[in-house]
Amino acid sequence: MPMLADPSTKYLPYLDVPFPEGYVRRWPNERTRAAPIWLSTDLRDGNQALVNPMSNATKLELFRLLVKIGFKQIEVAYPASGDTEFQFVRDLIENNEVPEDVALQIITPARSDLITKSIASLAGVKHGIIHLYNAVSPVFREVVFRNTKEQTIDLTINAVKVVKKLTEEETARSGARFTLNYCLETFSQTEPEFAVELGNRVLAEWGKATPEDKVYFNLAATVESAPSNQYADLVEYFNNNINQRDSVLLSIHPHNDRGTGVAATELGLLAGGKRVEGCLLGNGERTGNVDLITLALNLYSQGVSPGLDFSNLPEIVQVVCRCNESAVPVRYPYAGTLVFSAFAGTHQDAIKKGLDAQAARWEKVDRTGEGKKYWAMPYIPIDPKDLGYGYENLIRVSSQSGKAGSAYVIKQTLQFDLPRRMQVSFYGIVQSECEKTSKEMTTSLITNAFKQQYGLSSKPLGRLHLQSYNLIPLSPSSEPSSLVSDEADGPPTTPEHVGDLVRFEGQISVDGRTRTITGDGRGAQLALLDALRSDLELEVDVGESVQQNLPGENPKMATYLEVVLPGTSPSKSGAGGVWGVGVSRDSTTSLCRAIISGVNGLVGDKRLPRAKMVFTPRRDQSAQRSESWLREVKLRTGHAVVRTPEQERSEFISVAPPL
Ligand SMILES: CC(=O)SCCNC(=O)CCNC(=O)[C@H](O)C(C)(C)COP(=O)(O)OP(=O)(O)OC[C@H]1O[C@@H](n2cnc3c(N)ncnc32)[C@H](O)[C@@H]1OP(=O)(O)O
Ligand SMILES: CC(C)C(=O)C(=O)O
Repeated sequence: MPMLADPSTKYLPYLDVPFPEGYVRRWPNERTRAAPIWLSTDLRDGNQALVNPMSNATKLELFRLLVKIGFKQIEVAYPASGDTEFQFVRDLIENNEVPEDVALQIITPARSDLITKSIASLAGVKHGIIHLYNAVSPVFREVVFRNTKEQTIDLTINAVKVVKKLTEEETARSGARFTLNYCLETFSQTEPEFAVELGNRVLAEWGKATPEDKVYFNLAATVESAPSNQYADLVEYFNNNINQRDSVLLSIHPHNDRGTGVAATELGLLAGGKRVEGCLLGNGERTGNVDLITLALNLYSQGVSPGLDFSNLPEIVQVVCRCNESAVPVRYPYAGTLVFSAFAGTHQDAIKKGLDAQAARWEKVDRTGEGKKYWAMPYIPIDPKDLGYGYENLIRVSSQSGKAGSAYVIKQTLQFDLPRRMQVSFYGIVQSECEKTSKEMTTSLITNAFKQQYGLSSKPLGRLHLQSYNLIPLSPSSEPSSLVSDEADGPPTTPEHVGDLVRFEGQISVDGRTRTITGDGRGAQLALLDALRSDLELEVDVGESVQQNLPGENPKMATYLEVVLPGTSPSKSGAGGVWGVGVSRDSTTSLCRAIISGVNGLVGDKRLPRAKMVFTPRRDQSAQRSESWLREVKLRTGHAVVRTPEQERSEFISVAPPL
């Protein structure tokens, strides 16, 4: 049968709550400033909804977890359902599983034989809560019980009488304390006036409610069948009209049929509810009971302590899912595996910036003692670390991701804080890989791509590999002395050479063959570029260049720089040059390595048609001075001749100081 063109012929809308004319609702102006009493019904409402209800051993495991989380009221069984459930309650009590401050709740229908059995299960309990229930809405009265309103009240009152008598007897025997939790099952579909009338009759029959020893009324949304604001209205109406208000506590028991169980609960609390009955991860009949984890963490994210500890949420989720033989959808609030992961580029960019900015803000608070370490993070409403997650999955990279995603992964895994334009450049590499495979780029794929691209893997792919080098100061005032660095990363002995005239002499393997290259210039960078130009006919320049201290036990220096073809100006977007990375304990070595890393990228790049690495034996060193060297010499000596390169070389030879 297709869906109806006019569903009003089949479905009735919810009714208005009979507030007096002009009544102004209080709940829209309220705020929840303290946690409610939490009642976990995982072992009852949750259990009765399972394909395979839990064994008592599994229930015990879950009970212990609930205690560990901090629940002080736990509904443990429907003891009248059979010996297994009955025995579970007995075992908890007899084996001293119940901490002093935890109350055991059991549920019973309003039938005297079943009430008797249920209360018997609690013999010896310290604090027992008797959850007495019967459905009271019109359809249940008419169809299930075939009762009038009066008969419904009689059924309820007779049951209350039995509960009162049996609990008083048990109290006389053992000193046990009992609380009545009377559930108006299907409250949310019941005429509000009738619900109040019934509640008042229960209160009168119980006859001993006090502010210290309240009667609980469970206002169950057994089936969620209207918007959350209507549920809040119903709770506020009951709250306004029930007698002995100080001696009554309103308990909220929402289900999630419309997908708004959490909202209904939050509004129900604003309307006067002080207790919430639900299950971890929203297990329960049909679409489930309300999820207590979501509720608790919603409060927490507002700065209100829930009084429940979800510091290790992943482990809790794992235990609950095992016990319930269920799974959590990946997008499930707080507990889903993807809720703290951003794939989309602009989200990643904002999160990465947010983390950096927050680290700076918090560091300032630590340093100055002023302000507070508030959480203010784009897209992430709660700190995943509070719940036992790390930040490693915050950003995951797919074809929908941007530069910040890959950059974040690299920073998290390798500590490299890439300059913005390099992020753009590396993103291009990741993006094309992603589009090739149409799959997520995992952390290991991204880090491997990074190491390969920039020659940081154990077997770097590039054609050039710097094995060792000497930097020889050429300043006339200083004695030539050799500053040596090699791949072994010796102590950082090399001073910063920018500005000083130096000679670079390096052992470099080119396609597996070791070559010696030599070049001169002001500082290591120009000298190395000169050597590449002179001896390998690689004519390149360095564009943007950034160095970063890598903290850790063995602090190192990372250099990120852009190798460009002479005369090209890299665009802001990162296009143009090829980036290289060098790492060393010594900044000059990291610089040299970064140049070679970038050159390797450029050599493999189609944009370098003229680049070829020559393998001819080295020409006469003195005849091979490059233009840059000549320029340096001219600067130093005052010679300012403009000649052809050949002429310049002759000029140079005549003025060059002895090496
Ligand atoms: C909304 C909720 O979650 S309520 C909790 C529901 N949980 C469970 O039912 C789990 C445990 N239940 C059981 O094991 C069984 O239902 C038992 C042992 C309690 C009762 O079993 P049975 O005697 O076979 O009854 P059955 O399960 O068919 O229940 C329906 C009967 O109980 C009556 N009934 C239903 N709810 C109630 C109630 N709260 N109070 C009194 N009677 C009730 C029905 O009107 C019906 O009576 P009828 O047979 O005279 O027409
Ligand atoms: C019996 C009550 C508490 C119930 O489980 C419900 O209404 O969903």
